[in-house]
Amino acid sequence: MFLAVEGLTKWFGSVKAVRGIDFGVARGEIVALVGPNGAGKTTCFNIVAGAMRPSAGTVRLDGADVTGHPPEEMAARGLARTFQIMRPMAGMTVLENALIGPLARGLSLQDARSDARYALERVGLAEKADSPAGLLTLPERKMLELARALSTAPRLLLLDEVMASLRPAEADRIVALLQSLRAEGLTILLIEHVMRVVMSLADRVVVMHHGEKIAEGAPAEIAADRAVIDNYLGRRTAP
Ligand SMILES: Nc1ncnc2c1ncn2[C@@H]1O[C@H](COP(=O)(O)OP(=O)(O)OP(=O)(O)O)[C@@H](O)[C@H]1O
Repeated sequence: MFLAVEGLTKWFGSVKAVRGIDFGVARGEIVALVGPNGAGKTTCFNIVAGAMRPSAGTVRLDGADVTGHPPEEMAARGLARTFQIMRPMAGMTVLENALIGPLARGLSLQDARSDARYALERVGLAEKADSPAGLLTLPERKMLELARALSTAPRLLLLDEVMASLRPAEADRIVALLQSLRAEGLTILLIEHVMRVVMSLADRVVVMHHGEKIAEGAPAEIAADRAVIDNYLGRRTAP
């Protein structure tokens, strides 16, 4: 597994938010982490990205034990993430926003510009490169958030609910982009509530509930799993 998480556990005071979770993502695979609010998905992301230390358990990336290593090191090892709450620098241009990551990696301005422009092209924002980021529409802000992640040429991309609030056609554009990135070898772990997207995009789905993994399998298996339907899908699709 390119990313392997074992026995991951996180206490917040007396709250056990993540309870000994195991999961992995193979190179070039797309794995979706699903589950109701408060299941522990974002906490797992934060730990994998180095933003938070686990109370117990290990995170391995490309064979190396990276448990508790800081976000800068995880980024240097090829991890990039998007955030649920996007905060583009509104007063800066789209291109300047996309330059932050490559410059932080220590690239020269010329190389950083070329990586940033490439990332903007991939997400279809090249024509807006010189517009202030504050003027972007919501779907465009999502694309900029993706471009910011892609601008560092990651090997592992963590996506936190990128499809939220998008219309189906806009979500489909992101699905197509992620599929082409995966075809080029990118490994993707995503938290996603939009089941239509999970079903069409994920190779494998990991279902969390109350900090535990309650199911794991191909999307079709998960959709037919009684425990998942009772704990999650059933509730979400109920009138
Ligand atoms: N920094 C924190 N301090 C205290 N409790 C926290 C903290 N972060 C998360 N929690 C708690 O841990 C549990 C898991 O939260 P987490 O955000 O990981 O869930 P989630 O599955 O990502 O939910 P959502 O879909 O709403 O983002 C919740 O009970 C939450 O209240």
